[in-house]
Amino acid sequence: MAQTLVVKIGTSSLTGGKEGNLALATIAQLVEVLCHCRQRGDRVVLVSSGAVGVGAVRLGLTERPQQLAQKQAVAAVGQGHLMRMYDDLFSVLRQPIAQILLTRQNFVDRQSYLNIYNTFQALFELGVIPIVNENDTVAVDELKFGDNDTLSALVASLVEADWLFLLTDVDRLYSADPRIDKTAVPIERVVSLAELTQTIQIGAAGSPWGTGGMTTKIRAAEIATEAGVRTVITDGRSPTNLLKILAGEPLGTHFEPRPKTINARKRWIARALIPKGELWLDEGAVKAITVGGKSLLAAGITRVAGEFQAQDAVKLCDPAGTEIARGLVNYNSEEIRRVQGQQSTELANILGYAGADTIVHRDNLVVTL
Ligand SMILES: Nc1ncnc2c1ncn2[C@@H]1O[C@H](COP(=O)(O)OP(=O)(O)O)[C@@H](O)[C@H]1O
Ligand SMILES: N[C@@H](CCC(=O)OP(=O)(O)O)C(=O)O
Repeated sequence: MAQTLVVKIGTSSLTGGKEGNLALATIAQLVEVLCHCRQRGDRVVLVSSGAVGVGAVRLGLTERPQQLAQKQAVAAVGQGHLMRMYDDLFSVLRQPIAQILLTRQNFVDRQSYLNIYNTFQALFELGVIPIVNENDTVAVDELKFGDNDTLSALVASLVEADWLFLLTDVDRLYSADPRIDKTAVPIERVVSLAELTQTIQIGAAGSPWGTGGMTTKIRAAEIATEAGVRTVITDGRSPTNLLKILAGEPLGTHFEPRPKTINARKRWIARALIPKGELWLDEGAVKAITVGGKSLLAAGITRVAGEFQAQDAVKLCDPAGTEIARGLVNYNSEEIRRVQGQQSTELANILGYAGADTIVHRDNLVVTL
């Protein structure tokens, strides 16, 4: 049966050697594998890093640029170069590709989020392989994914993929960074991410060009598996592994998909939006939301942190400050400070106008525990 595959390849797999030149053989093999999947009917998205790394090599830089403006300039050089190479290789196999450059803001804005969804669907129907990267040249620091692991997970959730492959320069996740700890134990299957993060050590990026190391890959696995996407971390230097994994071979680290309990809009609220503040709740409100599936009322709010507007996303926290849910607020932060702890019947009196009875309606509320 045709499946939807999102494949993310990191800079560490795209480049090789001391000079950081493009790993042509690896990339060519990946192109062949993706074309093969496409030809048998799968929908394929490639999320490719490398704009900064490739741009730096093109410009003869020996280190990853640190300043934002420099990174943006170098990415602008590298992205074009990268796409030219992909187009050349995919064209040999007569496979059309498309470039999709996204920013964090594109995911926050509901209309543009839906537009991106429609564009992906149209490209799939045309038989095109979209190649996605962050639009590094325009993204500002506060509104950056910063790493393509997270971007690829949000894309996988958006297109409701069956698989997300995170191709990197290690064959799988280990109990500790295998470059540093030679006793590190390989992990083949992850059912509970909460248990995993308590038992393993996650080190930084393996190469000076990689960005997030395993931390961002595990966060990506969390977003994707919650959306019902099976996620696999595997070695990018052997792209044929992808086909072997799809055929059932036990390669890489598999993160089991969780049952899809929330709809696409709620996934957008929980993962694509950036929370602008926090509402701390008393025990009664926590129970009403997590067990009772109820809306959040003003009476259960004990503290309001941050400044935000009505319809912004906020975190809902238990009395210890731990996030338990996210939701869209019906009032701004200043109004909620005035009504916190009060009965809903008092809201209109206090605020001077009749608004919603709830602070966060259950249709706009997602438990994230
Ligand atoms: N627990 C771990 N298991 C495996 N690799 C780890 C772990 N902790 C840190 N790493 C490092 O993460 C690196 C991969 O991340 P990164 O360099 O960001 O790659 P990419 O460019 O593919 O995103 C590996 O080379 C490895 O050294
Ligand atoms: N958008 C950046 C990618 C950042 C990134 O996530 O890199 P990597 O850790 O190598 O996947 C670029 O194209 O250089």
